[in-house]
Formats: sequence, C-alpha cells, structure tokens
Amino acid sequence: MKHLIAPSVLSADFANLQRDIEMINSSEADWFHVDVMDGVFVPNISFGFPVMEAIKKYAAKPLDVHLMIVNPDQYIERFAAAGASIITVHYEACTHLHRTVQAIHAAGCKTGVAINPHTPVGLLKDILTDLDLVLVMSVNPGFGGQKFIPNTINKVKELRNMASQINPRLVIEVDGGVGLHNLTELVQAGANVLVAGNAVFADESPIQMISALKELDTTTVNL
Ligand SMILES: O=C(CO)[C@H](O)[C@H](O)COP(=O)(O)O
Repeated sequence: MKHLIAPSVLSADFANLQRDIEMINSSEADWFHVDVMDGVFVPNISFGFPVMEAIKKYAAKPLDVHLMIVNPDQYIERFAAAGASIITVHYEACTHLHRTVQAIHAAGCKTGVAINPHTPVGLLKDILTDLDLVLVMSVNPGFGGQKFIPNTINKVKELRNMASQINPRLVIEVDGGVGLHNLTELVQAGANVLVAGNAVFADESPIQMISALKELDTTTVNL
C-alpha cells in the first residue's frame, strides 16, 4: 500500500479555514487530520464541535480525528455525528480502553488508539485485534512544529512486527515533526499514514509539498 498523507488542520490559517480546506481537497493529500485538544490531557486548547463541523462542510476527504482529551467516551457519538471517519483516542486517557474502542466501532467509525512517546508499544498487544489504526506520537502532543523524536522509528518497527502476528491489516500512523527528511525511513519501518502540519502549511507551496511527500520513493533497494 502506498503511504497516505494527512495534513494537520491544526497548522492551517484559521482566519482562512475554508481556503486551506479547499487547498487540501485539490491536493494529493488523502485525509484531513483533525487535532482536538482540551487543555487538560495536553497543555493546549485547539477547537471543538463548531470548527469540526465547519471543516466537515467543505472537506472532500475523510476526517481523521485525533482526540487529545480526557474522558473521550463522553464525546464519541458527537464526533461521529460531526463527520469523523476515524476516531483515535489516547491510550493514556482511557481507563477502560476496550470499552472506548467498542463505542467508536458502534458509532460507525474506524477505531484508533494513540500512544505518547513514553508509552511502550507492547502495552497495545491485547487490544490490537480490535483496532484499525495505531497512531504513534513522534512528539509530545499539544503543539505543532516540534522536533521529531528519533526513537519513534524503533517503535514503529516493533509495532509492525507485533501487528504482523496479530493484526496484519493494522494501519500505523505517525504524528509530529514529519517531513521530507524522515518520511522514507518511517514508511520503511512500517508506517502507512504520515501526519504533516508544519511541513505542509509553513511551506511556500503547500500543494507541491504534499505532492513531494506523497511521491517520495520509499521502496527499499537491496544491493
Ligand atoms: O498532534 C499534533 C500535536 O499534538 C499535530 O498533529 C502534530 O504535531 C503535527 O504537527 P507537525 O507536523 O507540525 O509536528
């Protein structure tokens, strides 16, 4: 499977949100990555339902919703109704993760679990068959434009290995500090979806940057 690119709306120009959404619609990007932050689970507040509904109104591609919030169970049905295709909750924010994942599934969305940089991949072993996607955070969640944590590569390899035994169709997404400099290594390690915020929106030509990220040759050459 060719890797997918999910530009992070967090880095868009909120005063020109419709323009930026239409830019992504017209690009080679695959999904919209929608970061919801509550100021409790992470030290930042992004946006909630009204903005999410506004994104949905113009977005012509799936909404990949990343909930960086405590008590996500309370809001799953509302995020599904607001147009989420994929709902990802944090391992660290869920006391009864299996129940939360079942609720996402029951709401008609693909199920995702995110792990922070300090959380070992092995903790997901017993939930892996219930998941469509694991999001490996490659920065500490809360802000765009941070530096990629290199140990993420080892975590993606370990997760891909574990998934090959338990859930070979698992989608692995990497989020934080992703760009042209590390995308190939991440895909070769086993990642399928790459979130890119700053790399896309801080570029002078976001559409061309998305094409460049999409078209990178990630095949391994065996000499
Ligand atoms: O989840 C996030 C922050 O918590 C963002 O999606 C992530 O940081 C992407 O932004 P960038 O590519 O600029 O690092």
